[in-house]
Amino acid sequence: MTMTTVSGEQAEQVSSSWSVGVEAMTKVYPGGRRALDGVELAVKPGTFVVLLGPSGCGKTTLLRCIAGLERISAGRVLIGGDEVTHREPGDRGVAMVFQNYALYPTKTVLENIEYPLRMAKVPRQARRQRAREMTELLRLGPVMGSRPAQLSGGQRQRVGIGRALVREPDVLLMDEPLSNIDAELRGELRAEIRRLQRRSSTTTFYVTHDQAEALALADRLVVMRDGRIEQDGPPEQVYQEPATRFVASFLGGMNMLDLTGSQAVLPAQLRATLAEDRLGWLGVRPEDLRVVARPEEATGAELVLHGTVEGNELLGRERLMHFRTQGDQRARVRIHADQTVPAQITVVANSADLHLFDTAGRRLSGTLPLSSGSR
Ligand SMILES: Nc1ncnc2c1ncn2[C@@H]1O[C@H](COP(=O)(O)OP(=O)(O)OP(=O)(O)O)[C@@H](O)[C@H]1O
Repeated sequence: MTMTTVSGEQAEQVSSSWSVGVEAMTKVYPGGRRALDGVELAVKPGTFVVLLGPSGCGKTTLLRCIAGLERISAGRVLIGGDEVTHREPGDRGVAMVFQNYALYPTKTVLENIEYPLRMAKVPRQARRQRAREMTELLRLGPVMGSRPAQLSGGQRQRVGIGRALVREPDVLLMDEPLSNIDAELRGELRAEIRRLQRRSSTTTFYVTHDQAEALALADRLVVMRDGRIEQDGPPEQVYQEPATRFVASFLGGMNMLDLTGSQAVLPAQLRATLAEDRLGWLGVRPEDLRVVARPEEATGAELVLHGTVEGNELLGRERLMHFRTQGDQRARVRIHADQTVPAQITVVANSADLHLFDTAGRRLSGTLPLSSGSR
């Protein structure tokens, strides 16, 4: 191992080139619930970070701790290179958008957006202009003079976003800002948030438990579980090379076949090259499996599963078929919605699309000789 000595000055440069630094952050709530457990993050300016994970994994807590709305039990928070661990929320250069953003009911859209600037004592002329620009940017021009009660849910949420952005914060924190908005508008607002963020280059943290939203928005995807970071990387990488069995199942619902009892399901070539005692799980995505009409057609395929169909879900153009393998394991395959399949099916996959995990659920990387270089 090579060691590099970093002088104090260099270390300073490294940390000040981050926009947000979270060091060994732990949060234990009164009563003993450990919501965060040693979280580490260093985020470059302008990055759109998505925090993804199941309910209760600590996403909101992490956001509130960065904002200073919760005191942390251990660790440090740095913003723009400065330690802000003990600073008040208002002195951290962060703005937060919540699920239900409270707007002033008696103020117009323009006045709502202008309000934070008024609080910050920005001169009247300048703050009017900035609020107007923000209103236009968010396509709220036509309703500028309306009051919140006259707006749709999506418009109200945009006013909330405008109010957070108008102060030009260094860091924008968003906690499931679109979860109360219907699907169609959500897609539109999602694109708008991304457009605004790119334009302003504001470092953004966005909490969601919606995997499609996470993949659509993230420059960097942080998957959390039980107060810890399970995987952190570009969304493509997290999707294509899930570091753990948990991430693989959570993001995209990968099938997981238990290999601890029998490894007969594995392609012989692969089985021969792996240390069998470490093998725990074989993962394959429903969209990487194909149904073959007759078992003979499976000859030469690298993974072959025979199973009994148990049910199906229509997804739109596609259908998710649930089946049970001969080894009595559950799996799903995606087919075209119009495709008909028999009750007894044979499904196949290429070895490039197989993911292996050890008995502890960690990815066995570099051990897929048949797929090297393809991922
Ligand atoms: N004020 C609090 N006091 C005690 N426990 C809390 C408090 N806030 C959150 N928790 C607990 O801490 C854990 C993490 O909660 P948090 O809200 O951060 O999760 P989350 O990932 O944002 O979940 P969700 O997606 O459901 O909002 C949960 O077990 C939760 O019950």
